[in-house]
Amino acid sequence: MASTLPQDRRPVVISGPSGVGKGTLFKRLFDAHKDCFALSVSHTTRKPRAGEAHGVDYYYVSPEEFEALVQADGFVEHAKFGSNRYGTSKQTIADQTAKGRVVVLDIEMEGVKQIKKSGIEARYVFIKPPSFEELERRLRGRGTEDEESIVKRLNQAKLELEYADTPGVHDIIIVNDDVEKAYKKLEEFIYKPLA
Ligand SMILES: Nc1ncnc2c1ncn2[C@@H]1O[C@H](COP(=O)(O)OP(=O)(O)OP(=O)(O)O)[C@@H](O)[C@H]1O
Repeated sequence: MASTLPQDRRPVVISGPSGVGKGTLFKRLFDAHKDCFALSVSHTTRKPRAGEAHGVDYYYVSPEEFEALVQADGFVEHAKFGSNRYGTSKQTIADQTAKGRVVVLDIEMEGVKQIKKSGIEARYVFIKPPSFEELERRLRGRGTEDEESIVKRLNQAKLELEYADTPGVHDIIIVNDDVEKAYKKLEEFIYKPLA
């Protein structure tokens, strides 16, 4: 498919359990359609890790700056994980949209609920593993997580999969079995012509 923008310019919210392959799928989308999409960069109060850059991986802010943005209703969604706060700012989405890009949000379940509540226009994609066992295999196979983190992510995955079973939450549920097929479904959904 050519490097054209989809007709439907609403932000695309991609969620699904950790390790299911969200990052793999949206990276393919960005590579296949240069300059059409922008991954929304979140704000966080956590410190940058080696190799991470401000404005690329996250916008790193102080707890005070984060709280000020919350008070100013500057986030479409925000959450706390451990002792750190994370959020997607309205300004970030507006800036990317103004550049003519379709914004892709990689967000976990609580964030999805908040965005849905906010009334913001968006499309919702859920990426599902072929099975729970396969999800665990991928998470372990990626080699980025210690045992505690794997257990935490798998427990969270159960909740995410349950939520995704609620009718009407997502516009499409894509099973990421064969990555090629899953990608085609994602691309087809995003590029579906407006009725
Ligand atoms: N269809 C697939 N079949 C087999 N392996 C896959 C498939 N899709 C992705 N993977 C592999 O599964 C692992 C997890 O994928 P990825 O990092 O994209 O997940 P993620 O959903 O973005 O996770 P997180 O939310 O933790 O960032 C990676 O090692 C990736 O190469």
